[in-house]
Amino acid sequence: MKLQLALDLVNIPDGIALVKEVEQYIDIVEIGTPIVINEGLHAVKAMKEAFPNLQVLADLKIMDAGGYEIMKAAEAGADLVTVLGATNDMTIKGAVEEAKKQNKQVLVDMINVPDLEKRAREIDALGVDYICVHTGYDQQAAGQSPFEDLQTIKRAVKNAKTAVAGGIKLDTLPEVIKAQPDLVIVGGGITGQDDKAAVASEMQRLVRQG
Ligand SMILES: O=C(CO)[C@H](O)[C@H](O)COP(=O)(O)O
Repeated sequence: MKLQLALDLVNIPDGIALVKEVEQYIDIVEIGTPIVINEGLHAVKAMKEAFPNLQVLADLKIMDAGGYEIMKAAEAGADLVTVLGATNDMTIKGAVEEAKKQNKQVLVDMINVPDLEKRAREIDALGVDYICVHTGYDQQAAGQSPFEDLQTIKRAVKNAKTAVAGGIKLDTLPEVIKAQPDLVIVGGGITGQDDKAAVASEMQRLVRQG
């Protein structure tokens, strides 16, 4: 099981400073969608240059032109790129084909997919690397969490690895770990804490212990 730190509400220098505090406790650093909107793929390039030993995920939430957008993220140095599960199979296939060419990985974000189990089975057959359940910020504000959805995809997915994101904190991490995802994605649960290194270190301990 791996731990991914999601950076969403910071600029590039603040993001790099934040990762310096926790780099030894995380496996993957995510350049979140808001950063890509604000800064472009330069943020991915800057993070990879600053931390060549960490994997960098570009949270592009690709909805169309899968092959082209994966290619651009790969050029910037991304190791993993997100595609939306709500899009069509052609876009996902294009993304997977390009990612394989570039030796990169595709993580499919299932945010707002209505029939999660059915769509997870379909996407699992397309050769993606990860299928991720995700309760977005707007849904979190309405009191939702991704824990039941994680159990649903654990039943449905046979080939891809599974991932979970959306409001995970130190006190809810043990419940997440019980469902045995391959990747746990944490944003505010680390970035919003006073002692980020202490929280990330404890999260890494729990995740490694599985
Ligand atoms: O992709 C995202 C928002 O769209 C976030 O990166 C993801 O939800 C993790 O952040 P948090 O733990 O703060 O919810």
